[in-house]
Amino acid sequence: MTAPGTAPAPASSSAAAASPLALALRLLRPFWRLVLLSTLMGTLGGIATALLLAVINRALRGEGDMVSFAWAFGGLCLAALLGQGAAGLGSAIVGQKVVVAVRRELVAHILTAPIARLERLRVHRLMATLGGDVDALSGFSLVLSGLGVAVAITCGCLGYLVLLSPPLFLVTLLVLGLGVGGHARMRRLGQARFAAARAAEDDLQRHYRAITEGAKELRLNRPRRIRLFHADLEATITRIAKLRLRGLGVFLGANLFGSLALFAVIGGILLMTRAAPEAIGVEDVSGFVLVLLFMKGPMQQILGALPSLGRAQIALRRIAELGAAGQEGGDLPGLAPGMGEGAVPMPAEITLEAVSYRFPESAAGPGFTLGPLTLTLRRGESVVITGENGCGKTTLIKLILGLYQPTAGRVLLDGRPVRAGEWDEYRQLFSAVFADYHLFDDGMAEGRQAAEAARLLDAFDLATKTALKDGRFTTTDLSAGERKRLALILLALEGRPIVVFDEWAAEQDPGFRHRFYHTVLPDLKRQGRTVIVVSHDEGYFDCADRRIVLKNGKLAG
Ligand SMILES: Nc1ncnc2c1ncn2[C@@H]1O[C@H](COP(=O)(O)OP(=O)(O)OP(=O)(O)O)[C@@H](O)[C@H]1O
Repeated sequence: MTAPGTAPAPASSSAAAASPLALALRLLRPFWRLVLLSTLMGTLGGIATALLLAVINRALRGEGDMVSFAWAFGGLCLAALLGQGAAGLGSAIVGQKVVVAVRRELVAHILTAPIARLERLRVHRLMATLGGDVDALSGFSLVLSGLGVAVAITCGCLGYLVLLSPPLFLVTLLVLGLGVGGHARMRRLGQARFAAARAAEDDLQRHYRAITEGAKELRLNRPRRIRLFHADLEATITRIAKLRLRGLGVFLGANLFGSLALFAVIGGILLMTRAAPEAIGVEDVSGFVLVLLFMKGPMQQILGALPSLGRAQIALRRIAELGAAGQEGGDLPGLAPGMGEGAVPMPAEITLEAVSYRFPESAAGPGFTLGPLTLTLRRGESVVITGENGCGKTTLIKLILGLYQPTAGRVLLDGRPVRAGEWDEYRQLFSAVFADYHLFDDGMAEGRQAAEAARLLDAFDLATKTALKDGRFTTTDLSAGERKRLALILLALEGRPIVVFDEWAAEQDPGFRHRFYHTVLPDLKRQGRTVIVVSHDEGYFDCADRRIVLKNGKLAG
């Protein structure tokens, strides 16, 4: 381990994404060459399409000879297809690369964001972003290629219209401008419906968690099951569908309005031609109408892609919000391959100096403050932390473990304060089995560690249930007490200098409970490790060197 203070990760621009636009630009920046190339190819395709229309128009007027028409037609067809194809492929690649970058970055954010922030965000909201928002972005990336080509063709056509007749172009621009303005207003309405539907997705994820994690309880409690099904799930699902439908309806109306503007231009120009045939050449008008009708396809493609763009914008906002969770030390701190594999030196002591930690009062609860308190944990000692339910024991160990950073006071490692950017290094000193622990079954080395694992499995009556094979346990489908014993074995194998148990013995039968306090803890201590145990087992408090009693968030006695 590098000593705290010497290994802060570099500061990063990705630490906090400010807005969806900033996020989109940042995501596109690494692929700017490809973006530029597809834009150029799209422009080439658009210009070739416009020229193709000019050639067709000339041919319809009977201008030019057959041979030059055939060459120009063939060459421009090829250029248009090539440009469109290359632009489509380029934007499809960029789209997928962006989705990969977003997925990677989101996962990295979750792995590195402060625990307190993740606890506030709640799992169901994280899942909604990891699933729905990334899917929305992915969906948009699929229409992106067609959209790019459609924009290029539309621009090429508009360019040709200017050449064909500047006055008619101005009229077209005016009417289309009105159409676009009206469309934008309606689109905002549709966007608001999509945003409301997205907010309801968070609720849906919460209900999904309830039906999967609470499956057993729901089988037992019919009224709750019926309530969850009808009042929560069905209602939320229907609400989302209604909001989406209303959003899509508005978008559809907006698109029809856009098409109406195009028809209005065509109708208006034809009427003007009839009214003043001498002022506007009939051939110009037929060319104009031909181009406008041709433009309708790409324009509708653009309008059709807007709902998808709308959802992607909302998704980007959510992703940016999650990104703003902040990290503890820069660009993907603590995620570089090979990091943290070295031996971790043992500190002589860790001191919490006048620390406090505050859960602010909120709609969800009255708030709670731990501390201010001062305590020192020394190398090789065993400490039991005890106190009534809700007095702050788990909060205290989260502070000791560096999972929460104190709202006031300092944590000192051998007398030196742990500074911002050093917490991830600091946390590598510890192994812990939390009350709500997750059992990871992999990452075991073979050889000496395998022999030690076999010995421990035997000692904890698990040798007949599971075994270490290819660096992971063959099964973790065990009883609650057995799983917790396996978690203890993993902790022992990790070899970290400080080990923390949050009410480990709660599920164990008297025999294992006795063995935990009288054999496991002394063994860990003999290895020179510091042992911290959160416990309500009064009969075993004497097994530890020292007892820390908490009362209402303060040290008692
Ligand atoms: N994430 C949180 N947000 C807001 N308040 C919290 C949060 N976690 C805990 N609290 C509050 O902080 C107080 C202390 O909680 P903590 O889990 O540290 O208690 P504890 O002593 O470990 O309790 P127990 O013996 O029941 O495990 C509780 O009153 C709880 O309501």
